[in-house]
Amino acid sequence: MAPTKDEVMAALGRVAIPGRGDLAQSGFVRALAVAEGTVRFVLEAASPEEARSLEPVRAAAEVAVRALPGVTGVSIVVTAHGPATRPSAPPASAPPLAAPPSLTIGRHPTPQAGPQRVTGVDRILAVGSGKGGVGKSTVASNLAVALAREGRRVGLLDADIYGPSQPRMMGVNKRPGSPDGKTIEPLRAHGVTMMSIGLMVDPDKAIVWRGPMLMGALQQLLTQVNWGQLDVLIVDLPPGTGDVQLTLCQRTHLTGAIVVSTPQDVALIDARKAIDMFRTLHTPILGLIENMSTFVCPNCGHESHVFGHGGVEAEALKDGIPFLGRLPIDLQTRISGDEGVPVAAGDGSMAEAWRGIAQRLIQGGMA
Ligand SMILES: Nc1ncnc2c1ncn2[C@@H]1O[C@H](COP(=O)(O)OP(=O)(O)OP(=O)(O)O)[C@@H](O)[C@H]1O
Repeated sequence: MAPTKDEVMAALGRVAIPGRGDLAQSGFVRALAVAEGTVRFVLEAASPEEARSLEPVRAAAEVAVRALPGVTGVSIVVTAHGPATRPSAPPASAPPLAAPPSLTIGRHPTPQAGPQRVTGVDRILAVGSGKGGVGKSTVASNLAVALAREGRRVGLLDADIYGPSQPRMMGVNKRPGSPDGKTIEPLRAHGVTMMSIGLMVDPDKAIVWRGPMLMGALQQLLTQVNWGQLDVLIVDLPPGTGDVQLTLCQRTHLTGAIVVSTPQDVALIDARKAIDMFRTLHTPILGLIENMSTFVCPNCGHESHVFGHGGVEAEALKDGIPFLGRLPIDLQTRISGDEGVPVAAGDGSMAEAWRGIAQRLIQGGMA
């Protein structure tokens, strides 16, 4: 099984930085993500010189993380604040830096007075999770489609900059156009207006941007995309509590956040951190969703609680947060997501479950 982020951080705690203690507590580590055995993070240095001096630390960190059980791949990128000059010959082991995408997405943020509204958009709902892989993007796409089927004007912004999955889940792969070279025309799928950073960059290249670039890209996706008139814009956040979440909560008038978790303890621990982050940033938490809560064998009907049972509802009760519903592990949900037609777009019990959650949000005035 892949290691948890805490286990990765513990390994990084064993990597010494001469004169500065260890890597875990150095403050260099940003955007740590573990997905299907691959560990990715950024070492963000204060200057290009410092970034170059971190190369031996990067190499040692790679060895330490690769030694963890369950790790199949490691990607560590060193970036710097300030104008970085590329070394003339990057080390062979260094992953390539992503070229800034065209259409001017990926720039530093422009100053703004305070949290702003997105023109034409009545409500913005962020869908977040503490841990990766718990089904946050699945929830965002199905919720968007279910709300659109209820007659709402819905937008879906895939802000999961490090792992944009909405193009695949919504079945779109066309590059958005920009007739005037300033605004970006979003795409439409299953009744939803959508935009993803994944549509603007080479899908086979990892996006390697440091904090300010991420913030600038998010700001552009909110303000430069021609969203039109929307009742609700759903924002699929990256997992965790990083720069994108901070930027969205602090710079945008959010209606609130929905937090997705599985009932598993390691997921709940991280979900609590996400809840705590939204509270600290004064973003209302509109509800928790328990995903992968149970598995019913299609052959014998036996029900198993693969990731535990009831943990998310208990957490919601304890924290006084609405519990929006639980969704089982469902083969059709996975297949539909992979095929680009969210299960909420079809018929059957899962589409019904999504309809129920969508109606609850509409009745509550949240969508
Ligand atoms: N209820 C479910 N039943 C079956 N498969 C599911 C369910 N929810 C999500 N999945 C599958 O699990 C995988 C991970 O889901 P998803 O990409 O939505 O998670 P995530 O939390 O957004 O991940 P990431 O952290 O990478 O952004 C996908 O293949 C998805 O189809």
